[in-house]
Amino acid sequence: MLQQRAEDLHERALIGGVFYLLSWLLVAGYGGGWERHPRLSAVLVLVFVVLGVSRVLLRGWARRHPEQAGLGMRRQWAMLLATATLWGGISGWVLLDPAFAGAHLLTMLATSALAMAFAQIFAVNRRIALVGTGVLFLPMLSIVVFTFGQPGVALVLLLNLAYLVAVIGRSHREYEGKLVLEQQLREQRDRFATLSRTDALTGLANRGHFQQGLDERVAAARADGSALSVAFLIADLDHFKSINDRYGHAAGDRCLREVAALLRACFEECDALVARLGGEEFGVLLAGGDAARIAAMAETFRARLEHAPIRLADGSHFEVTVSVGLAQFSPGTHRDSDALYAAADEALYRAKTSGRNRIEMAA
Ligand SMILES: Nc1nc2c(ncn2[C@@H]2O[C@H](COP(=O)(O)OP(=O)(O)OP(=O)(O)O)[C@@H](O)[C@H]2O)c(=O)[nH]1
Repeated sequence: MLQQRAEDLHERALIGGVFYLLSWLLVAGYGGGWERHPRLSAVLVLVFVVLGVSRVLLRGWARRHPEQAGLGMRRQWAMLLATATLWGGISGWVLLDPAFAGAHLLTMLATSALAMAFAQIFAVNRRIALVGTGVLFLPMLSIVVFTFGQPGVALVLLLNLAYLVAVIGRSHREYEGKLVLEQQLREQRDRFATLSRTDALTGLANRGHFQQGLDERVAAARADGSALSVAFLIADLDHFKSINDRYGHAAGDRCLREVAALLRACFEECDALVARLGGEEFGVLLAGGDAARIAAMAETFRARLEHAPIRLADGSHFEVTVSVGLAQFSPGTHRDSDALYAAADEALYRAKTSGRNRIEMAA
């Protein structure tokens, strides 16, 4: 949220400096400033250029240092307030100096326009917008009220000021609303992204996400066969249909969730991708070439499941066993991820046909 605010502020501050510079060039030109105060006029041009360029440079710095969003924002606000204060001072000087009479109307119009822009654009921070608008507008207003003695103009300016305050309030609320909405959209997008990768029953990765991981890891292993190795195991519960038939579908679901939790516990320390591939079939994708260690982990899983009965709410329980097919990626043997999948599947088939509740390695 802070970074978003910082980005918005730097974006909004980007071109405003040009208008201060143009306003001063017009006021100095039409008010004879260049003839009477050539040096000061030139210095003011230089200061507005420096302030305007600094805004742009600050935006670049903020992009390179997103971790310092708060500092970047403070600097940008300081720059903006310095510019507004400078213009407030210039407008006071010009309006009080009769020699600038030819540029008085122009100064008032420019000041009103700059104050309106400040109020609208920088209402992202209500307090600073009020201060900035105030330092821009109040010198002109007080001179018109106390020096010019033009009650009609003063009244219009007062109305203008009230309008600016209302604009700041409204723009601020709109901006905050927009930020909240954007945040909600981001959260929703992340939630949908997670859901699209997750199996609803077990909370494991789903088949689509698993397949993507398998494709990527096999491609990486093919590209750099010596550094990376991929092991893939398929675990399929034995006679799961009979569990559903005997204890009911809800008990079957509970069993699937417990198997998922056990799989996660057995493989969590090795950065494995654990997924439910469908029905009562699970997949585990592991990095690492130590086949014996991976087989030992699979054996631990198999044995723990065998000795951990699934307990039901009514106090009854049942045992479930698992058959596992394990395949180790080898660039010479497996053309792609489908070939590795087929190898693990073939090993699983052997585990099933040779009695179940066992682990078979692919040839
Ligand atoms: N409770 C529950 N059952 C499911 C779910 N998905 C699939 N099944 C059931 O899983 C069973 C799978 O049966 P089979 O493919 O015959 O496999 P099996 O009975 O485990 O036999 P083997 O794999 O040969 O040992 C079917 O009865 C499906 O209805 C699920 O999400 N929840």
